[in-house]
Amino acid sequence: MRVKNLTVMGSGSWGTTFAKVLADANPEATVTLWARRDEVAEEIATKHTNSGYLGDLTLPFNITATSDAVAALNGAEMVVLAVPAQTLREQLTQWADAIPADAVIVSLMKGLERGTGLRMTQVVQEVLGTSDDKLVVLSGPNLAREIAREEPTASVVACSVTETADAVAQACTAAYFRPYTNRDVIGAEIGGIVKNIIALAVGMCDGMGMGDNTKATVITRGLAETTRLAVAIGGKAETMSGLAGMGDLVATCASSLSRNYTAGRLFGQGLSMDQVTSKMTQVAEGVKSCSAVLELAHENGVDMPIAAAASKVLDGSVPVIKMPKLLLDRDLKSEERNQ
Ligand SMILES: NC(=O)C1=CN([C@@H]2O[C@H](COP(=O)(O)OP(=O)(O)OC[C@H]3O[C@@H](n4cnc5c(N)ncnc54)[C@H](O)[C@@H]3O)[C@@H](O)[C@H]2O)C=CC1
Ligand SMILES: O=C(CO)COP(=O)(O)O
Repeated sequence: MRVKNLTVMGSGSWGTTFAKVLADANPEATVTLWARRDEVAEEIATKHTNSGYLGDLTLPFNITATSDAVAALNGAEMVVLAVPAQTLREQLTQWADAIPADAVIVSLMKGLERGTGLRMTQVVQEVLGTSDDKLVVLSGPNLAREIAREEPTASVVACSVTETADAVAQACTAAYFRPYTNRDVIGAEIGGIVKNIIALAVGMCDGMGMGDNTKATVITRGLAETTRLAVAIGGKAETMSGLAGMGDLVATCASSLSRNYTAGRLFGQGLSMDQVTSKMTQVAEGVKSCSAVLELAHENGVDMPIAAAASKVLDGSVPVIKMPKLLLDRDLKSEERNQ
């Protein structure tokens, strides 16, 4: 995709880092970042830093920033969405008239809407009426800070229409960032949503002092329940073995850079929801998506014991110390046929 105007809505950790990827991939293009706060837009536009999220990292000079959403969206050929999942509907409703009708919409978000159980691309379709050929998900093992440092990373660009996926992949290929295409939008989104919840559960176990056997067990069985959900709602099992499934799950569950893993650790150390929330300055999507994921699973007859156990810790109905018992006191099952 030969693009001149790319816009990223959301100047947090990932929005800013992905703007850098786009700017590095398209040195001739202008990448416009929309920031909610005037001072963040001002800092990015004048100092080429976003110190609140990325320290002293200097951003490419073809990134510009504004807190005026209409100005940010003017003439955009590609609109990248990078706000917390639960705020997307409200934001999009405000932006709808300013989003060019022919723009490709790319979602970076890894949350499920509470109350509706909709994935982010479904929210986009409801609010903007975007057709499938213009709707893309980018998801994978993409810890923003590592990509900002230009450490080699791969990701998945998913769109049901191959040509669009190819074009977006082209537009975000940088020396340190390699996208693979996939037509499985549902699988790519579910992989990103559920791994946050599994990372919360792994963090809880780590916070309680458990070791690597426990971690490997929760990761592996977490992937099994993620796959069950993805397949039940129309995603592909193969996607779960790829970057947007296993890849992201491993990166998130292994990394202290992950906000979900970190929040889980704090719960594991016995902190309450209020105490954890007060320590978090960035979004940990799994905390809010967990109940919505369980509702979606229930509607589709899918068993998700790890997410269910994490949810009980999150809502305070079970003390974290009792979580392992919830996972172990279950009927024995065969590992075959992904039960
Ligand atoms: N940080 C990462 O490494 C990655 C994050 N993601 C996903 O990208 C999405 C965005 O994450 P981050 O940029 O990391 O989050 P963040 O917490 O760093 O930044 C969120 C951005 O949204 C803005 N925001 C906060 N509340 C808002 C509201 N009520 N209305 C509008 N804007 C609001 C903030 O000002 C900030 O600019 C999430 O869904 C996350 O799961 C995906 C891959 C990697
Ligand atoms: O999605 C991510 C890595 O791929 C980032 O994970 P956290 O949101 O838990 O930081």
